[in-house]
Amino acid sequence: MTSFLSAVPNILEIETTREEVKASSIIASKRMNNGGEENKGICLSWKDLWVTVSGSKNQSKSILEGLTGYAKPGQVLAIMGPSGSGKSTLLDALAGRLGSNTRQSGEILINGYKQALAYGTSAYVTQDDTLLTTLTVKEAVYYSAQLQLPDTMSKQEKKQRADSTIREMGLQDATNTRIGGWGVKGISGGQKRRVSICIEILTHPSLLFLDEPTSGLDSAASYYVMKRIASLGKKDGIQRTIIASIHQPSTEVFQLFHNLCLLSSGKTVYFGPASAASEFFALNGFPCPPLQNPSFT
Ligand SMILES: Nc1ncnc2c1ncn2[C@@H]1O[C@H](COP(=O)(O)OP(=O)(O)OP(=O)(O)O)[C@@H](O)[C@H]1O
Repeated sequence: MTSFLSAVPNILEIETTREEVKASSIIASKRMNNGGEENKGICLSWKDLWVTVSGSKNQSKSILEGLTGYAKPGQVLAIMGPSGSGKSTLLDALAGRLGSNTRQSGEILINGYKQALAYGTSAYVTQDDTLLTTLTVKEAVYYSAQLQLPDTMSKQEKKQRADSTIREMGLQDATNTRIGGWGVKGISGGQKRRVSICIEILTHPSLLFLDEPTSGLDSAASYYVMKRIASLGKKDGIQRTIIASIHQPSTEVFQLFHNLCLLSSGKTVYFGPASAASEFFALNGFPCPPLQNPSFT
């Protein structure tokens, strides 16, 4: 994959998608202005995004180099690329979580405007599960619901939200199982990932960032977790925008993505519909060998 990526420097210009971004931004911003229905969707777009870090001897190094793209409500955007290509950095830049030693330039627009995300509209699921190992699934999600949900909701409503979110993530059979951790066996790795996601989606965020949600999982567990994530795109009348960085997904998982952003050394190699990626690379002289998964080649 690495040799292939290095052989295809920055092939795709994203001009073709700009009109599409503009159109969906207008639709999404109209929805936002319609009686304050902010949950109808967030269209996130970025243009000429650069991220640099200051290293030793005052030398700066570019990690992302002029990236352009978008993520639309109700869709899953997968960020792929080899290790060190800048996937997590792109996710952090879009979520406004870059570290203090980094510098960022370029535009990040929400529904076509430069604006900050309101509290509770976005959530970020990190690569590591930071869960209290002594709690059961139900306790972890209930406590989070009590702490995160607004005071305007009654205790009962918060419990109901926690229960429905547990069901949404397919964790109903593990509600009374201890999360567990080092030395004390508890729920499985895939279930832990789903508990982490469960906690982050309690507030019904319209924009969901996930940093390698399937890391450390086998292919069946990865598919189950990603299928749950993809199903969040359109649920309960909410059009969620989902952006996930992911390593070598299986063919089944790959088919769950609407759009693909493929990075190599901080540059965009491909941005567009995931279903059109194979054809694009074949046209550029890199056909996917028969019976092989395009994300591995
Ligand atoms: N704050 C930072 N300071 C210095 N270098 C950084 C910083 N953040 C990222 N980098 C460097 O930028 C490059 C991209 O890192 P990033 O974590 O975004 O890659 P990635 O594609 O997510 O990798 P992986 O798949 O291994 O998690 C790496 O070479 C990394 O060392």
